[in-house]
Amino acid sequence: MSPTAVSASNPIADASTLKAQIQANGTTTTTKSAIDPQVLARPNLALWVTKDHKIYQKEESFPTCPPDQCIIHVKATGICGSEIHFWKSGRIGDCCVTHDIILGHESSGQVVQVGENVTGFQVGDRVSIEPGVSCWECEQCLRGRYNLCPKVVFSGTPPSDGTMRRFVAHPARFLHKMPDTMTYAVGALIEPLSVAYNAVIRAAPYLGQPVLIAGAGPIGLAMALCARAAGASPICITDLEENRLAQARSMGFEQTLKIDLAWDRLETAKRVREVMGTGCVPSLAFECTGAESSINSACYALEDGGTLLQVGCGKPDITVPLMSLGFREVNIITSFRYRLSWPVVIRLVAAGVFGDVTPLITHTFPIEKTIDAFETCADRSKLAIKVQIVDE
Ligand SMILES: NC(=O)c1ccc[n+]([C@@H]2O[C@H](COP(=O)([O-])OP(=O)(O)OC[C@H]3O[C@@H](n4cnc5c(N)ncnc54)[C@H](O)[C@@H]3O)[C@@H](O)[C@H]2O)c1
Ligand SMILES: OC[C@H](O)C(O)[C@@H](O)CO
Repeated sequence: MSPTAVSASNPIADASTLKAQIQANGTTTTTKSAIDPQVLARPNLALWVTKDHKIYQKEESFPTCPPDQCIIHVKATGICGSEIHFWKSGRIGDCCVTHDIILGHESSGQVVQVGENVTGFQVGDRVSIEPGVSCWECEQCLRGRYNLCPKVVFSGTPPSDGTMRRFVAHPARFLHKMPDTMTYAVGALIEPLSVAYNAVIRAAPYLGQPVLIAGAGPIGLAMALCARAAGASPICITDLEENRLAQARSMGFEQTLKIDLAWDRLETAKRVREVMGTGCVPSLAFECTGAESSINSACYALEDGGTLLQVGCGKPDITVPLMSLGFREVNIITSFRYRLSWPVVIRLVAAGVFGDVTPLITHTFPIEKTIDAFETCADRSKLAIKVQIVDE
């Protein structure tokens, strides 16, 4: 079906049925700019993953709008490595795909309907979606560490459905307006940049601090942009893949090291220090691979008294030289998702503080080609970094 074709199963085929739908949902709407009824009539294509490692696209009905939520026409969504894990392995750690769910948590879009209790949003607003909907009642939420909420409903993470669909309802509290100058593609990068921002806030690099970034995937590269903006210098980036390091260099990170897995951790650590330059030893490492060998190498590359900031996710049990780290007073800090990051990251991106973030996006597919987008993302020979799905 063409993107603009009217679907028989979509109840919103023109402006009058939209009005009827809104009334039926018990919601009100304020019109900032009218949404083209042809757009609302498009099929609500969603990308599903099954517990037996299949992905498929299926049209679902137009969402109803709960009173505290808005309906978003999703205009851009990035594919995250975690989605490839849910597809190929059916799990990340203890989080398992037990039934078919809709994937997606890196999205931006336009408000097309506003719930009756919502203030501060209008139809037509351009928003970036914060995917972790926390309860705001538990101890962690009340303390402000809402990324640790045990009852969080995280888009596209089992058992919750995600944003990889044309139209999705999302709580207004977790929608963030984007400036008119920000494209939807960049609005969908606020999520991975928020992961990096949270890690930078946790580690607090100082001006001129030598930093190692292990892994040049989307998270490692976002990390590099954030660490540089926070003053880290020099920055050495490692990866197994030359194309990812070439991307890092094209973004201005000249000190890169292609890792050979035949090197032991001491050899890798020595080479990291060599690449950083004379007299420069990393005192902070952002580990963005989750690979045991990379974590170990980072531990040995760090100067005594340094800090390992673990961002990458890997096996549930990973061996690190804890006693050796203890004798050297090396700190280990973890960082999980993000909190209170969207407004500031949107502001920093809009102000150009990170430089150009768009080189992170290497491939773009229309929503109808979402399966192709996933296959491209999973196939390392395609040299993708961030693959996005868009719907104009
Ligand atoms: N802490 C969080 O909140 C959070 C949020 C999002 C993602 N993550 C995790 O961050 C990690 C990075 O995400 P991504 O999307 O960039 O993944 P990715 O798989 O695209 O990138 C990881 C990179 O690490 C490289 N790599 C693997 N083993 C290596 C080694 N031994 N030495 C050097 N490089 C090595 C790979 O070649 C790849 O380029 C993943 O583990 C992901 O699960 C964590
Ligand atoms: O950026 C957020 C991460 O991708 C998620 O935590 C994911 O790994 C599982 O939900």
